[in-house]
Amino acid sequence: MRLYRNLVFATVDALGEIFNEGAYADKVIEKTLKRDKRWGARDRSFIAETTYDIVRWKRLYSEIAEVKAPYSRENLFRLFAVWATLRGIEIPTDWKQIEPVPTRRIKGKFDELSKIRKYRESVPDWLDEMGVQELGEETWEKEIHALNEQAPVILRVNTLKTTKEKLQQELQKEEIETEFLEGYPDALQLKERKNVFRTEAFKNGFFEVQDASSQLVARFLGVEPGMRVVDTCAGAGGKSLHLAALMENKGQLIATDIYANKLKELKRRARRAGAHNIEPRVIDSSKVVKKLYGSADRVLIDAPCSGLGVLSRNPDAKWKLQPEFIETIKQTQEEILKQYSKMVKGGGKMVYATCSVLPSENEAQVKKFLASEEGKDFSLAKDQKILSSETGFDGFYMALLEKKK
Ligand SMILES: C[S@@+](CC[C@H](N)C(=O)[O-])C[C@H]1O[C@@H](n2cnc3c(N)ncnc32)[C@H](O)[C@@H]1O
Repeated sequence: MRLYRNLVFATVDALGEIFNEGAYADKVIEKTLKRDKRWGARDRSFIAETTYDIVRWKRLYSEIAEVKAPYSRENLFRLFAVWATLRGIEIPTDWKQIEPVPTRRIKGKFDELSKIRKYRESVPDWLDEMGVQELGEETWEKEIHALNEQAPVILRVNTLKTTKEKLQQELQKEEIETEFLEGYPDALQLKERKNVFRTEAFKNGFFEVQDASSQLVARFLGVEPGMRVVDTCAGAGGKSLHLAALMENKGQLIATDIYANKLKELKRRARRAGAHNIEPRVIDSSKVVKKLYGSADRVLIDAPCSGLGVLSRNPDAKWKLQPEFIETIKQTQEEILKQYSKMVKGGGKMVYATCSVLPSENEAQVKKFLASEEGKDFSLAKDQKILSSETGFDGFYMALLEKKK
């Protein structure tokens, strides 16, 4: 692989913003890619993938390069040199920003540090300890390894507008090859990474990008056309759009969230998808929730969580997450379950889901809810724990709870 100076410099600039200014990797990359209109698809993917890679391996590479935060520009170039060396990529010797690369020392340190999990898998001490405590040594080891793999690109066909077969053909015309995924009725997996957002098929609302595990959640709720459904933590609407498609645009789908800007994005996506039965409502007071008590056939709680199941797509969460945040979010989950479950009518059903692999955010929350006053009329119909190490997709959890008639 030949390295291009301007692409490497852009990558190093992006890393500086992410590591030193606490900026979000996806936002920084989005901004960086706009810097030069002449960059083609390969250039853009070099910047995005290299930045994500170095973010993912930040601890390991910092240890190898013997550098620490805040990272000077020189040190960021050192991290880049580690990335390149471990991939067998040569750095041109006339690049004066990068000092001569000690190839043998880098490889030697890599071998030595790879014996210790927290370095090998590049995670903070607290996270490694929490992972072992929650999942046990063996499962955590496999899970964090899988979560460090680059996530595949999965599409969810929008059945309000097309079919999986037709979408596959449409994408083929735009030189995007896909395959079906057994066990995921609405999914198409890209055979090769490409920017799908520029396709006509996307502009026409024929698909959304949505991980395969996440695509199982809406189906778990067992919605039917004509029902009254509440998606309580709808965000920008990934699952609302899927629910609307499963409801064939018939019935009422109320999508709530505490953030108006997320619901605004949901509206935009719903328009593109041709989803007409979604009614966004901002939760700006407890009245909004109370008004819905006892009224829904189905309620989805896609709860805010640690996001530890989606580290493959969001590696900088390893550095931004704090154990205190996880404790606080667990309290929110408990509270949300108690309050929003009141929206379910007698005989109705509810799904509690997270994109976390920690039992304390998943099974333990459901157990606690069922033992509480608010949960006394509910029973657990089924639950599913999805590990990235077992499926190759995001880590998720979902529980289907039924309310007495
Ligand atoms: C896991 S995300 C939802 C993702 C979304 N359902 C999707 O499929 O794209 C959790 C969402 O819960 C929202 N949230 C956080 N606290 C909340 C609360 N108390 N009530 C409702 N929503 C909340 C967050 O703003 C966030 O959008």
